[in-house]
Amino acid sequence: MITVEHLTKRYGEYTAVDDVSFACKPGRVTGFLGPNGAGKSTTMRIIAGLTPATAGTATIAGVPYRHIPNPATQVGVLLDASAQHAGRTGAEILRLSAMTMGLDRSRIDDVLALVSLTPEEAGRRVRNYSLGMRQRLGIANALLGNPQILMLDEPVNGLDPAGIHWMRGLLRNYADRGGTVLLSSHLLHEIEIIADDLIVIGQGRIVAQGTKEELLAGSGTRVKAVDDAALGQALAAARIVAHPAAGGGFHAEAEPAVVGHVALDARVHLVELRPGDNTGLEAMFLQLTQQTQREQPVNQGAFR
Ligand SMILES: Nc1ncnc2c1ncn2[C@@H]1O[C@H](COP(=O)(O)OP(=O)(O)OP(=O)(O)O)[C@@H](O)[C@H]1O
Repeated sequence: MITVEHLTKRYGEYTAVDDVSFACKPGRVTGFLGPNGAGKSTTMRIIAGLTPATAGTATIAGVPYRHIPNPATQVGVLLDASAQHAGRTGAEILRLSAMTMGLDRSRIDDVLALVSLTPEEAGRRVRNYSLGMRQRLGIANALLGNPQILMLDEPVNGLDPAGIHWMRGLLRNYADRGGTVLLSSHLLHEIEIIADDLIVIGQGRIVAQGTKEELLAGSGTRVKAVDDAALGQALAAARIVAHPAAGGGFHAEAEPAVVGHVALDARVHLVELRPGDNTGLEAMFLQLTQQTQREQPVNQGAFR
């Protein structure tokens, strides 16, 4: 279990992490989502004992990372897949880690097989690895000590669709066997598929957290009518915020049952009524981080 309580990190006047609290539970994959610069890496670096917190605590099974004896056998960490020594081969990197942890060399073959790196690939120098291969090597390194907890910063970065599918299977299996997984990403769709629990962060602050089902329950409704204008009026009269959707109809900010009821009362003939799953987490993510997004809505006029 990873427990973060009232964690704050300031760099001079700048607050990178602002009173952040969450817990990652065994058997669950927790997704840590946020736009660039939101504070994900900083939080993970504090958990891994690499950056001191200004205030608050981060513990693993109740103990700060730096106080865990042989920590890599308790927590597997991948913070920056490109940080590995480029002149060494993948196998050399794993051998060094195994020696540091006091592990049997046979474990190296096990983890290489787990991440689907062939012996030939493991024999190549890391400078010749693709980004996806570096991620796989980083995950192999994190898994080497057979830890109960995995913490991965942007692990799907650089993986192709097959690689993402593989990663999903690996993490699911790991959590199903009782492991705790914390992974960060700004790739919303991948997190939506992989994670059980979600923590959404923007400008250092948590803006939402809960199970994926809880958070997606608020993802609104896709609704379309024979007469969209009449539907729009009915929704407006019921004070339901509705955005015109591509292909006609609306994305309404209310549950399908509520939207359906409004349409029925107004005798509007619907042709589509379903949870807003198309936009899913992305709509929630954009909505929740609206105030904290670096990007402002594009002003179309700027391109004319
Ligand atoms: N050593 C440092 N000194 C000053 N500011 C820092 C330092 N490290 C991080 N920051 C700032 O803290 C903020 C959070 O950075 P962080 O890397 O944690 O974000 P992130 O959510 O991981 O972003 P990304 O998705 O882009 O990796 C950023 O504004 C960053 O510039």
